[in-house]
Amino acid sequence: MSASTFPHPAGRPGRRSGSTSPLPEAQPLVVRTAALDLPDDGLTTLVDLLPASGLPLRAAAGADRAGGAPLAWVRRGDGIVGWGEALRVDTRGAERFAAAEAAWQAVLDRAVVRDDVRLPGTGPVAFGSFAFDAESAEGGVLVVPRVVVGRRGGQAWITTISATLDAAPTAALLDPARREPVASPGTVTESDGAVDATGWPGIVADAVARIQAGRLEKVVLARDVVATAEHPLDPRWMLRRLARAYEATWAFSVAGMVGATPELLVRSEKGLVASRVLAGTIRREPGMTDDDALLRAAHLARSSKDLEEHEHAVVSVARALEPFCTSMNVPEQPFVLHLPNVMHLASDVTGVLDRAAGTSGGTPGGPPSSLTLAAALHPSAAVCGTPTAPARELIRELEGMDRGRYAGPVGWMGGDGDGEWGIALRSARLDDADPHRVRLFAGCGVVAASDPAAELAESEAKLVPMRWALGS
Ligand SMILES: C=C(O[C@H]1C=CC=C(C(=O)O)[C@@H]1O)C(=O)O
Repeated sequence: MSASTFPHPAGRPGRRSGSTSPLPEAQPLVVRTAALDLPDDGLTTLVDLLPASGLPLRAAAGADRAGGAPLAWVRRGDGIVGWGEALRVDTRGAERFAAAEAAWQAVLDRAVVRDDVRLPGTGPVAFGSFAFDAESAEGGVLVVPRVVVGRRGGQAWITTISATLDAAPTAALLDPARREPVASPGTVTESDGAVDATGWPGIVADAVARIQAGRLEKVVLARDVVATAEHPLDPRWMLRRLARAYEATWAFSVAGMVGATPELLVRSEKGLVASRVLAGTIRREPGMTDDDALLRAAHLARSSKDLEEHEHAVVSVARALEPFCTSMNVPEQPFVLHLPNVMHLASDVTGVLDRAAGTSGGTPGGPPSSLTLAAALHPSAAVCGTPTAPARELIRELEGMDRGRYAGPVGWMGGDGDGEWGIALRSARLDDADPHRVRLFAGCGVVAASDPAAELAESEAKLVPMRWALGS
């Protein structure tokens, strides 16, 4: 296990201590949440408040205080956004979830909290993003912002998190004069990722042959594309476009991962747990009429190849959740989720959490946190395969790339352990070294009946949201 925390007390923004100690002896974090009168500007109400792009060279009014990349987890105008870094935890390897959880718990143990709103997402909040593969160079990241603004239904709030009492949670922190203008990426060009589009169907064909030979039942193979923008990339630009166009998804930005995922790995809230499982896809062409879309949806709902892909994913989620629940509801039939670019077979699995199924300080007992649940569910067969271990091995062997945090859990967690974790799909990784570059990802479930050319076309359809996000 390795974890390092990087405290940024007020007045020393942006400097990493580089300490590898699990937790520094630090002052307690002071967390204060107050109700906020937030005018409703629709789907982008929250993301429009983000003050800065996070690009290091573009300090503007308020950006010096904001620091760090924009943080967001929003859907249909609700959710949370955050900025600044009160604390950052970087973890690595197979213990990346447990190490992050332990670090978060240690922060909470010494936090001083005043929460006048008491809703999911108020009080202490950490945003997180974790690598798909334990062997990835990326590991996991938890970021505790300095400022969080949230909205749920008609109720909005603001939270400040700081080692001091200097930042009061008031609307003054949202002064538009503190915001850098949101910048367009300008012209965007694309180049091949690890494997070019002509080579990828051959990899899929190889996987189909292994499945037909009985080595495994399903594997999810992904590819990446590199996009280079004329101007430095501003995650807020992408978030706004995604939040508007992909309403049914969770638009996110966490430590350089930006996307709009339709797949919820797990939400835990007051003893209830839910997971939206997706697998099985049909494309939706631009300009397609609603009648044509319904015909396609009907085709998807009857496709034995897609139903098989879906069944694997549902079974993997249900099995992983079962030990944490006293009761569960696993739908017998999927429904069809309509998105602007694709339609998916979808199942909403729900359950009642066993209040003694978690661990507290390493000993059994207490409800499991949302991050514990996400770690147990990851990797589901929606992004890895069945059985899990051979599928992961095949991904390592065939894909020819490090997925990084694509297809890993992304989301947030509160002080009570409740939270929401999606799977980082329809997403991109901003290049830490070059603000003009970004890697876009898409993957497809492969079973014995898969057609490599059709999977390539499906992967193109799954790249549409991030290409749209980079558009103007
Ligand atoms: C792996 C991805 O999608 C997964 C989620 C929904 C449908 C999928 C499919 O039909 O293949 C994939 O399992 C991706 O978008 O990169």
